[in-house]
Amino acid sequence: MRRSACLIFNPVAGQGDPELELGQIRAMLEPEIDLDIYYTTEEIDADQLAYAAVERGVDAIIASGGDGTLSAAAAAVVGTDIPFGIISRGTANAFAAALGIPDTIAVACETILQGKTRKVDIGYCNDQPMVLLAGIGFEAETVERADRSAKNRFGMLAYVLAGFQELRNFQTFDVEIETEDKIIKTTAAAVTVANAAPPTSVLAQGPAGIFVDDGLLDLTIVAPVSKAGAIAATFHLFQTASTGTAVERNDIGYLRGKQFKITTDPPQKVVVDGELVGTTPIEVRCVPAGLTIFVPTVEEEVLTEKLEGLPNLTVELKETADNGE
Ligand SMILES: Nc1ncnc2c1ncn2[C@@H]1O[C@H](COP(=O)(O)OP(=O)(O)OP(=O)(O)O)[C@@H](O)[C@H]1O
Repeated sequence: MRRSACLIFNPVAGQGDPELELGQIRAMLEPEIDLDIYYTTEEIDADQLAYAAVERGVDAIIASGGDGTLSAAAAAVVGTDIPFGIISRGTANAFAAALGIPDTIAVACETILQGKTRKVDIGYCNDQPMVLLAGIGFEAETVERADRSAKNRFGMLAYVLAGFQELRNFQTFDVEIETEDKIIKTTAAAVTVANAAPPTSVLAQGPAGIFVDDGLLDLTIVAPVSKAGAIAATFHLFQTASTGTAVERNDIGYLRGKQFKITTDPPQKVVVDGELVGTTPIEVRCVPAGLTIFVPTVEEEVLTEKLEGLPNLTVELKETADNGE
């Protein structure tokens, strides 16, 4: 039987020529898959189109655009078993990088044509689906700076430039992190909760690896006390991310868990999958195997927890703790 799919296409994502790109996608997929194509508009987002496609009972949903489009469309298929195809055409393409999906149109289409699927975890941040990560503090401020016109002019460099500008406003905040069995308090410049993260999301790279099918979220606390410390900590994270090792600096901590409740003083901006969504407090939880995607497999490793050395750290064991899980 011939396959069919709903293709959700953002015509303004990234810096390429959308007509050419759609032509390439159709030329590759249509010989084998009947495509029902929908464009996102300024008013109609990818999630609306994807929810409507789920209602119609489509066989598969393929989303093509930047991380915002992919993440929004993915939200609609959570818990449905409808396979989700990813064709990245954005600026950062963190979504594809984190899930190990090739970010060229040709190879992404090839992945969908091969038809191999796997289940991955999905997070919820205050009831909003989150495929990649929630960033509090530094990352959120950086994303806000790298606006559409900056991305059009500078592409990926817009995020790097925004990061450097943001360092000038270096600020820390008090944070309280409640897990299933602990309450952790410290002072931080950035707190990141990742379901999946590409190596370029350096602020998420405390642990030696972030796995998208382990049923757990990885939380990284970056807590430098000065701009120089922030640069050194970021560089260390960049290095450990490239080599796949865990961090060793006192101003970086990490832990894993199924859910985290995070409060900050003062309230901080929050970015979920690259889009600004509001401010703290947030509650983030993991839904194991909530999403079925067309993707190659990713290896799994065992991770540990490291909190010692963080400034003003208190860790209080909760009386109701269920350590046995
Ligand atoms: N036809 C359209 N015209 C104008 N804006 C659109 C249209 N379709 C989608 N959008 C907007 O595009 C944004 C999503 O962009 P997306 O994340 O796909 O691309 P990007 O910004 O190039 O990529 P990245 O997030 O990787 O930088 C949403 O804010 C959405 O409202």
